[in-house]
Amino acid sequence: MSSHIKTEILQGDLYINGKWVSAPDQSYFESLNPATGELVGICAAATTEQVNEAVAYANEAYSQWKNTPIPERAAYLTKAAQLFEIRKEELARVMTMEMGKVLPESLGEVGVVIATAQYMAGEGRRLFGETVPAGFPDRNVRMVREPLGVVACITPWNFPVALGSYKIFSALIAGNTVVWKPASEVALSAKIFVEVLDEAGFPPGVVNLLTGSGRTVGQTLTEHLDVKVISFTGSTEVGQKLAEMSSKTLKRISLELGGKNAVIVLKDADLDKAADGIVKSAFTTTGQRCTAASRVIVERPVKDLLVQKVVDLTKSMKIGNGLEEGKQLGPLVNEDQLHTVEKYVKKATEEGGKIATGGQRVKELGGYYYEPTIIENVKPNDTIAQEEIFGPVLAIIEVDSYEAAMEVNNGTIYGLSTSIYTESLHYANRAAKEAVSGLVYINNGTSNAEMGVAFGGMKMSGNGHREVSHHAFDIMTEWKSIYTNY
Ligand SMILES: NC(=O)c1ccc[n+]([C@@H]2O[C@H](COP(=O)([O-])OP(=O)(O)OC[C@H]3O[C@@H](n4cnc5c(N)ncnc54)[C@H](O)[C@@H]3O)[C@@H](O)[C@H]2O)c1
Repeated sequence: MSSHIKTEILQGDLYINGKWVSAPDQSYFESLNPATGELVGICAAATTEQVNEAVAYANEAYSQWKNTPIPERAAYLTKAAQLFEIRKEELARVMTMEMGKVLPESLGEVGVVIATAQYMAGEGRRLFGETVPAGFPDRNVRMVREPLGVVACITPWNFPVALGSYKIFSALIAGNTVVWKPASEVALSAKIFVEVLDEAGFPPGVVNLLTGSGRTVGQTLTEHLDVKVISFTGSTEVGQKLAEMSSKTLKRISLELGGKNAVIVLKDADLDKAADGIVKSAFTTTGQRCTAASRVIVERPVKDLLVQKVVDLTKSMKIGNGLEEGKQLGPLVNEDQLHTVEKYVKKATEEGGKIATGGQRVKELGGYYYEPTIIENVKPNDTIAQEEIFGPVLAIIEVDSYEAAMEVNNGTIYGLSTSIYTESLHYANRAAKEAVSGLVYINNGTSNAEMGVAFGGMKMSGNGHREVSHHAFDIMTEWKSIYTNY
């Protein structure tokens, strides 16, 4: 392994009812650095009993927390935002060590956590109800938003803390209590996140952290009668399982799932801007983003020139350990993900794809590095044009018209993000209307969410819920209608 940046071995415990507790049978799993193979630390694997205990404490804490005035709840979030600022560098470094994204990206992610805490602290003041004209004399009718109870947040490894912050802060400001199950790959990042919340002084039981196996922790939470909401971000496959399991208790489930996002490039587009947007959205986070561009759908007359520009930019990217300055592309998260990428690239060439650049592991770096890869001659129904790869692999598909491009764009099971590059107002507006995806970008890559703007996907990319904005309260609250005869 090439880069040996020495660190102390960290330990992650569970956080239940305001206390750090170890796994009772001392069962700890390892967190490994995908850039070096070194041990970053060890983390407690929660037992079923501990999951039940955490839910019981969260349920107990709920009766107080839901009656805590919103400005007071907001004050805890504001305090947390200040404390995250102090631990920003430390948290970002641990994220980079655990899952490989380059340090500037990790720092940016902690920035998102801070912005989310501040945003939700403010948004709490706007948890408005409605008054409705009454149908009878001497009566008023109003509707109020009420919290639901214990919210279980289950998150993936690719955004170790930002996705937790979307869920946890919207749940808390609305008056719910939280049990968080982060992905095992990033359990130590989650631990630091919760240490900050602990220091911010949230009352015991309001926030709980359970690390460990998705099967044990995730399943127990999903089937638990006292868990009222499952807020999940992850793969479509696991999301489907959770939806099935949670149906037994009829709990609310919010699913943010996979994507197969495309950049459409029409022949009138500014190709330099398009190439820049494509490379950034295809290879940032080593392609391991739900909104990563994994298909380019380009009009035939500009295909060669566009591919040339995209390949040139891709070849200039600096691959390496994300803790080293100037690196733009880190390793894949683990060996499984590396093998998945290798398998897809092989399949693509078997199906007729032609590698324009990349297509190999970066063996000399050790770690789980894979070259950013561009594959031409891809047909719309080829495997790499249909399935989510979650790695630095971009398929180029040629078409003869805007209409054909949109048909290809919409021709997958996913519907998270669509981008189009064009100078035409006509086609830009048609794309905004015709793309079946929760996010549409015009003259911008596929991956660029802003605070306060609803985030989520259509079709198999989600089940219709939206995070980040005030629409998150449609997940975290339910309506109560009150009739008063006076
Ligand atoms: N739409 C979005 O907002 C968004 C954002 C980021 C990532 N993602 C998706 O996440 C996926 C990558 O992340 P991942 O590999 O961590 O996803 P994953 O679905 O494998 O795991 C997500 C979480 O679910 C847990 N889990 C796994 N199996 C479980 C089970 N049987 N029961 C309960 N919980 C279980 C995991 O431990 C983890 O915490 C990609 O598909 C990506 O598109 C979506």
